[in-house]
Amino acid sequence: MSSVSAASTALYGGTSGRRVTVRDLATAKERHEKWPMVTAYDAMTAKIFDEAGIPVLLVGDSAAMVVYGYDSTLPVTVDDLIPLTAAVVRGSSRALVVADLPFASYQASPQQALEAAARFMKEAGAHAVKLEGGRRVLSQVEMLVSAGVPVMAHIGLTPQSVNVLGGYRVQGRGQSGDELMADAKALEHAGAFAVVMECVPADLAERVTASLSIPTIGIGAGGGTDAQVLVWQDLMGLTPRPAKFVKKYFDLAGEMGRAVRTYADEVVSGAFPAPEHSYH
Ligand SMILES: Nc1nc(=O)c2c([nH]1)NC[C@@H]1CN(c3ccc(C(=O)N[C@@H](CCC(=O)O)C(=O)O)cc3)CN21
Ligand SMILES: CC(C)C(=O)C(=O)O
Ligand SMILES: [Mg+2]
Repeated sequence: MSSVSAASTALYGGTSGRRVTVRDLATAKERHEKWPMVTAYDAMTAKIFDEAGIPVLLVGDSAAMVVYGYDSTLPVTVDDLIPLTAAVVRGSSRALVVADLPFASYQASPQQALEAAARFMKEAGAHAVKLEGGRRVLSQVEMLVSAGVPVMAHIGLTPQSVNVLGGYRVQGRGQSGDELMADAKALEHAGAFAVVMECVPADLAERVTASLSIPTIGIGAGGGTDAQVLVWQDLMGLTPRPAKFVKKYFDLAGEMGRAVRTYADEVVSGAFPAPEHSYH
């Protein structure tokens, strides 16, 4: 585990070679160990995050926006996401790989949810699935759990409902905080192994975290959750206008722009390729 940074825990960088399991995540909560999750959509970035000790990789339906160039997550399909998920599984060896069930692949019925989850597990090797919604998707969560599929829930800002929510905005302020708390408890009772809370007030996320025995994963939910998740293009500085909850850890867009301009200049000037890049 030499490539893992100093702040290592039993979970973050610590399962000595084998894949992280949902049971490891439950244990981490008991130990009050915080852990990081990032998205991944291809084998090479998955390998980098895996070797850095990230215990959970999410193949998000955010691929619709950051991979496929749509302006919402709605257009992406199971067929679009399966090859990306398979690549992330192939690129990783330690991380638990969670596949996001895309819009309209699970809402219709528990049977539809199991069919979609089964495709991610059989065709891509995903270890768990994530779906959006609270009490309205309980029958789906129960079906998946009874079939042996670990389910990560996702409440608060649920981007697949952007046309009902009226935009990507904070959820759970005031009265609706009680609804969010009730959703979280119902999802835990239905057997979800973790719950993502997106764009909710920090104090609410902290109260939900204290009320649940399963891990909570925050994105724009403050520092009181058990784990955090970010879209990797956001934290690496590839996203043009990231949300307020994003911290930019690198200027990848700037660095890549500089590098490709230098390459282009050297092709034009004849400086590249040099003799050492040529076969003799
Ligand atoms: N690159 C990327 N990162 C994400 O985190 C992400 C996606 N894509 N696609 C799917 C959803 C959409 N998400 C978003 C997108 C935008 C905001 C945003 O700009 N929010 C405003 C607050 C608006 C308000 O509350 O009025 C912000 O300024 O933070 C939030 C979440 C999160 N998810
Ligand atoms: C931002 C995370 C939670 C997500 O659902 C996604 O990347 O699709
Ligand atoms: Mg998603």
